Amino acid sequence: MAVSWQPSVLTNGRTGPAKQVNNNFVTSVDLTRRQKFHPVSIAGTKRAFAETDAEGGAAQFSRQNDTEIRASKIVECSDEHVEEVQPYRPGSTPSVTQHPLLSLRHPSYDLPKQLVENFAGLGVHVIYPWQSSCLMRSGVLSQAKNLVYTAPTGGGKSLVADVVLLKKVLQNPAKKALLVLPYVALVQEKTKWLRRLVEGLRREECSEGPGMNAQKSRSPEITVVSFYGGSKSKATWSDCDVAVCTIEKANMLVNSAIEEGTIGDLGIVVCDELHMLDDEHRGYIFELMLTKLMCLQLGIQVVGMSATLANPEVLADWLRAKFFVAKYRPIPIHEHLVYENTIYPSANSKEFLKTASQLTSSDPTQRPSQPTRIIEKSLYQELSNPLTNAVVALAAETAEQGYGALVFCNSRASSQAIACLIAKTLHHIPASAEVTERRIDVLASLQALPGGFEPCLSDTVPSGVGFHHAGLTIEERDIIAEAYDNGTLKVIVATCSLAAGINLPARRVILNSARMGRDMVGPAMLRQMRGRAGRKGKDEIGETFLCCQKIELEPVAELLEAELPAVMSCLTPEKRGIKRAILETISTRMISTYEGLQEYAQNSLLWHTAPNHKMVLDMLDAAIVSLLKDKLIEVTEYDTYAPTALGNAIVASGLTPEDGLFVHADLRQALSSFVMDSEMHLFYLFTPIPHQTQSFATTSEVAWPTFRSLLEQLDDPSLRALRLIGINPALVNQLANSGLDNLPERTEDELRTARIYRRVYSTFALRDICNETPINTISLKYNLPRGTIQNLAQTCHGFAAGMIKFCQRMATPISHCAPDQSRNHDESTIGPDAQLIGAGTPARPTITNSEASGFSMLAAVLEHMQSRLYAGARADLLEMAQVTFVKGRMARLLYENGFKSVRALSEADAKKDILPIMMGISGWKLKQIQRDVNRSAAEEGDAEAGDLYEMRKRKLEEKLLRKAEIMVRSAAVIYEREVLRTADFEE
Ligand SMILES: Nc1ncnc2c1ncn2[C@@H]1O[C@H](COP(=O)(O)OP(=O)(O)OP(=O)(O)O)[C@@H](O)[C@H]1O
Repeated sequence: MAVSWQPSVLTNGRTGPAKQVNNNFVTSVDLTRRQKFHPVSIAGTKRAFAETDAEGGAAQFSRQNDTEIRASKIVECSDEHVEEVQPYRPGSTPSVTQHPLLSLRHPSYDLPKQLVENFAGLGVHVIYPWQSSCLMRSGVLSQAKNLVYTAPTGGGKSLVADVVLLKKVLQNPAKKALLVLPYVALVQEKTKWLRRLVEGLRREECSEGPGMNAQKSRSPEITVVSFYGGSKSKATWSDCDVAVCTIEKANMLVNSAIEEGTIGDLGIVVCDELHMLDDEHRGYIFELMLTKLMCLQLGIQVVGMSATLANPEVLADWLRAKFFVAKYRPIPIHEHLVYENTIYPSANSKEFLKTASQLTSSDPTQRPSQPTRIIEKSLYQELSNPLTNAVVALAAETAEQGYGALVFCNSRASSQAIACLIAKTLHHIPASAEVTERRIDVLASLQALPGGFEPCLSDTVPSGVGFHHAGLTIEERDIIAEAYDNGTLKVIVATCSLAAGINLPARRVILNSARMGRDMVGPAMLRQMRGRAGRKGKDEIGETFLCCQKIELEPVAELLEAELPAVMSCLTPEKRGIKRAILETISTRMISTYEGLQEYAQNSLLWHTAPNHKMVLDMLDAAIVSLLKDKLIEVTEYDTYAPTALGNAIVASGLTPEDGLFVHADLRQALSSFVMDSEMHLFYLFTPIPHQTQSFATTSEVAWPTFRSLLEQLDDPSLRALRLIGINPALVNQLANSGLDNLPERTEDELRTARIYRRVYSTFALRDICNETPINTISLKYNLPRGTIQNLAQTCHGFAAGMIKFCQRMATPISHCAPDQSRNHDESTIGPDAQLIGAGTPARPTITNSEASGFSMLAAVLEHMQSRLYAGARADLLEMAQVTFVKGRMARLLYENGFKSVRALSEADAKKDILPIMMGISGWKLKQIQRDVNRSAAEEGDAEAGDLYEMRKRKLEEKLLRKAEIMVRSAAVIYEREVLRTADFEE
């Protein structure tokens, strides 16, 4: 269904007679004026049966048109079971007069006035008692004592870390801070927050200390920089005071600081979401990084926090930290179980378990606890399933009352379907003129996205509903999240990724079953989702509704009862092993002796959680032997361990040893026979190894018929390149005909072959991205969501940078320092009696000169390709693609319209020259607007459709003009910089 901007003719007796106003255009403003609409608190507010009866109840509604259905009413059961909801009362928090330490101005905190004012400006006037107690734990603020703490979601953990981190940076001007977060969205959000917090703050004067010279040349203001894969920021470690990073970037920064000898500049490392240590894919890098810091013993303060840590004491023991557990949640949450259209209270999981077992029990003496509210059954076909009916009714009720609801679904498809249903039920609810305008803006922003947008959003956004999942592009997700955050949208239906990745609070969190895909979510994820309910500053209470089917009652109850799993090391042999860890420490020259490596192992979480230490030492020995065998490390003439050029390149590029070896084989092959007359070989080298892209081209997602037709369309040189890489078109043809999904992956060789085929499949998509094919077209071609394609492009950015580093390192000869000359941190352990596994192993022949120069050439070629990858454009457009908003297709269109250089663009008139080109690109959007308007005019007999079209067209123009002006300004800046650079060069 397409968007209909005028909120269709009323069908509900409450707001106006159905279809009686034909030919009279009714705007949402008119509706808002007519309607008596008083938002009240939802929970604990009874709605009389009489009201429902007067309107005939849901059962009596008949369908008026396809766009509208009515959400079922939710009615109270009886007076005695009405849930008493105690809203948050600010008075219940102790005052500063009673507890002076609740003010950040208190001398014990010794914080600059400006920082305290900045906190107040962001809504923090008084801190919570637990925050104060945690900060006042001895040594936390003053003597760099490490700290591990937990508090419920929304409990205010970040404030404690912010205070400790900023105090460290402000009072130790030579020191830097690392703040590590697991998701890019969180990194971006936190960077913005910290930048606001440090406004107007200056580092204290200081004349001594390492790194001071570098610091002095910089401004005394605090610089906060974010680092994450795919970020286009050119900032470096030395430019910043606070680096906000993803886990991988943080580990790479620490590695290079150790290697360069600047690790002493690091004063504090804050790790948010510390429970991620448990995550086999990414979390184990947390452990590598923290183990190095523990081992270095340089007094770097480590602060770790999480809402879901079952064993904080173990982690505190490992990190030699104080630990603090807070249970405080400023906004109380009221939890409910919803089953068969009935809402039961479940104040805690025990009560839920009781309710659940009573509901499923065949024992008549087991009477279920009394429900509080009943959701009326629906006669609409779409709402016949009680689970869907409940979810839709609860979400619609929240939105109707003017609050925000977050609905979690188990899949992308179901989140879209549920969003459409909720939108249909909210279709008749008028929004204010201002909100309507804002929703128009949201749609215009979506329509202006170069990567296109999910058309289904046109159906939901006008009713104040959005959806959010990884199939959408980042830009779509950002627009939806922002619109929800500022109240333009009232409901977001999301997959679980939203709970972990973005900080969006809601009055109500509604779980449409507790599954992610087919599996039950884990207890930690469940907490994250439910913890989104009721945020300080936004809501007075929070409510969660876990809606489930009968067959799910028991597993859901078990899930709620389940203890959070203890956070364990991922360095065990069944998970990631210890090989990468050992290679990193040797490659960064942090450790070069066996004793040093043993000490490293003793500083790992693995050591603290392993059932016996001998097992860890055996693992260490096995890892050393394996690294020697793979020629990633070698034994030097001084009987120490040193990295080979390959080991060094692997660590510098952020790869695992296994991926590094895979990539190395490909690169060596490229060096020996590179297919120069096609770009396919280069694109392949830039394509991330399949498991890195996770969702793109995993085994099951290679569509062999598509693969075959892609091969058929290739020119000879490209096909030659692929054959050289290892692709056999006959095998692809065979797989396409057989309908089989997978290549066998039983042996090492089979694994490698399967990886190559999957990687080449992704290469085709990457080639399309670089050749300016619109993301929509690529998405259709591979039958994959646009978000997945975009994710591939982004992963490629990080991977490409890694490949370039890899080649550069392979081109740099490695020298082995004698023990007394090295910058090792373990010098003291090197002695004549030092035990050395693998001693006597012949050293790997050093890399030959011709190989080194080959890698150097490859690095240069890859660097050129990297710019194309960033720009998403062909080589002839690279210059233009430096300009803000000028990427891929836009660069091509400008070029074709005569703007062939940055200079030409800088001299353009945004309105006269650029806007028409942009409107040309947006032609399909105008057509879509016209279609929508025509359709609603036909349906509603709307005489003023022409005005509506003009209004939406004007909006689009305004938006595009703003973009065009930014483009011209950006081109002028780039051109000026270029002129200055040339002038410098000529002088
Ligand atoms: N003392 C305080 N006074 C007022 N608002 C506060 C206070 N402490 C924190 N907040 C606000 O409460 C909200 C939640 O805080 P925060 O993000 O730190 O929670 P959290 O414990 O880190 O939650 P999560 O586990 O979800 O990340 C934020 O908007 C924050 O600004």
